[in-house]
Amino acid sequence: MVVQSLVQSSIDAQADADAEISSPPPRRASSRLQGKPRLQKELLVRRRVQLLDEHEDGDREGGGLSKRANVYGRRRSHAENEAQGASSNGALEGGTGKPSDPLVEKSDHVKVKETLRLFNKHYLYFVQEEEKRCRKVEADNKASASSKKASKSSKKASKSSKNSKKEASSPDTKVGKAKRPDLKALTKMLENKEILRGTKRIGSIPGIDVGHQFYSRAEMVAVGFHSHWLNGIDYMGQSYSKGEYSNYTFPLAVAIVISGMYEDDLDNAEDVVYTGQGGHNLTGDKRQIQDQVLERGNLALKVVQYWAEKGISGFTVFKYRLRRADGQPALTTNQVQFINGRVPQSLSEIRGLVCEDISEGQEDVPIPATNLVDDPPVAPTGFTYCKSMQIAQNVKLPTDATGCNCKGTCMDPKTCACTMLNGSDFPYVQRDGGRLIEAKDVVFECGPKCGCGPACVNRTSQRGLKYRFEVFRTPMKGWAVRSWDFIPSGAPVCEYIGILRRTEDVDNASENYYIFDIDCLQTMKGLDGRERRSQAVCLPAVNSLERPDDQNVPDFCIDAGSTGNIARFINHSCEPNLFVQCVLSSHHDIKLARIMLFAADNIPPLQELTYDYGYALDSVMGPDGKVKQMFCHCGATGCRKRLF
Ligand SMILES: C[S@@+](CC[C@H](N)C(=O)[O-])C[C@H]1O[C@@H](n2cnc3c(N)ncnc32)[C@H](O)[C@@H]1O
Repeated sequence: MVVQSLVQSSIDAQADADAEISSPPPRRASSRLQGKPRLQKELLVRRRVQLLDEHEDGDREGGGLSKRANVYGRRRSHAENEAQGASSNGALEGGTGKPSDPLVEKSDHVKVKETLRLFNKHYLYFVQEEEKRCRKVEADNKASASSKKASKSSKKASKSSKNSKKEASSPDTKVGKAKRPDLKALTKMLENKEILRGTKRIGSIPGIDVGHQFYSRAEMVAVGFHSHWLNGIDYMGQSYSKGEYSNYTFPLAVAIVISGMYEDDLDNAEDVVYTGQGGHNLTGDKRQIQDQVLERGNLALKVVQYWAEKGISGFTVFKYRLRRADGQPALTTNQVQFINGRVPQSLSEIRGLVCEDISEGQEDVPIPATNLVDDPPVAPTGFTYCKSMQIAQNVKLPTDATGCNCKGTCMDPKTCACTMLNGSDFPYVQRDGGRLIEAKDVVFECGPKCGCGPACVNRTSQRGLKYRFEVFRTPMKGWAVRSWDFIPSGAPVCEYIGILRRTEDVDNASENYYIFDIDCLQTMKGLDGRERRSQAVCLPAVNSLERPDDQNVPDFCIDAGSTGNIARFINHSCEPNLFVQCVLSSHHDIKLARIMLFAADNIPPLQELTYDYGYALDSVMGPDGKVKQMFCHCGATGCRKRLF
């Protein structure tokens, strides 16, 4: 369900170029410009580590800089951004990537975002619980069916069959019985006091703008927009201290939901005719089955006009005419249209089309490119699209891992060898074609030597692109990527594809904006100030691969400069909607892990897809040895103003 909220503030797309930011010594970053010899970089890295040690000593002595005032500038790992996993340790500061600091007030937008991510994380855990329960019921039913056959000839078998049958039909194990993970997630958040705004208020909610799209009622409850997961009208008691009503408390609406459930609603965006609450068939066909009564929420609306009438199904319904207050920002009509499924039906409907499919048929879903910025409009050029990784001649891939012995699809986390490496459970849920529950140091997927097939849930990131992507031209950032489809949080978006190279081979290359360092090991070890993720994975290969003098510098990178896939067009944002996840599938060498981008949020159609490039400020040097700067045009409220 999608809800279009009532107010939206405009986004300031321009970064302030004059921002004064302290300058740490240069070093490499994940997705970075080249131009500095490796040796020089390593020396700088060591110096920086030395400085950090001195800094920490200073802290311990009580006379040093506080963590917040770290003048050396933390190197933000691309992998540490505001992904679900990160928020579990108290969440990250608004877009800065620093650990949460009680002294720094987070922006309202960041609080909303973090709360929604937390909700989605809880939600996916409960989805997993529910999926397990269903699998168990299925297995029990199968066992019951086969024992029923056998029971004809054995009394003992018959007894056991009865028992399993009893279990399968008990209320808790019935497949059909709904156990709503969204409501469980809400209960969990209530218990943990994680609901964002528990008290009702009249007026707009800070951090929620016009155009904000919720994907469930439960999400609205989580951020305190609406306090009930079922009722359309949320209201509070308002009492008057003076006058003839001084002894009364009146219901006053604080939020309403137009969800398309009421057959008598009329939503023209600017002018809404809203049907009161009550009397419709919640569990069946959702039609009106009873007269509505003028009570509770139906008494609470402050409206332009209201009246009672016989609705489509012949029952009395109350109607309320609501009009948008003057001075509000325009509704984002395009998004509403796409939500309603009015995506282009043919190529001729795509405005500014400059290329029908940049993948030239390689991807299952074509990727059109549009350009409404340049005159004359040009198409993206200067690269060759490639959907699978190319390996440089001097890079040798490790041998395939042994894998698991499961058949068909891996079902039991206690017996699947790959899943055991992920800690105690599958990293993914089956729902929506596979969603990652939370960001991890590394995800172990099934690989070529495993007994399972392509439909296995533990191969979620290996299935290629599944959304309808568009590459589009922006005025300030070159090309960018968006999806015409809704992308649920935790869904795999794409892999970063290019040429797998040794980093030393690209160090002296001319400027290349498309290089991605494979720095999973550095992130896992929390090196250089990186946030650490959920540690519940086992990584036998790490220790043997470590070289203590060089541990900050990734050995391999993916160069998508001349050859790459859609990921090369995804821009940076200081408040991104994707996160980077290292994945190991065919082998278990973390230094050569696959780099996957996953949805950090529920992403509405047409929202630009972005991830945090993870540069430390002043970490990039030009060929002249001078620190290079690039201004950020991500437009996020908490924009750091510079990419590097
Ligand atoms: C990996 S490419 C992304 C695709 C690129 N926009 C293009 O046209 O091919 C990285 C480059 O995009 C631009 N870019 C990405 N994010 C940006 C941002 N937030 N602000 C400004 N430029 C950005 C910078 O030029 C950066 O070096």
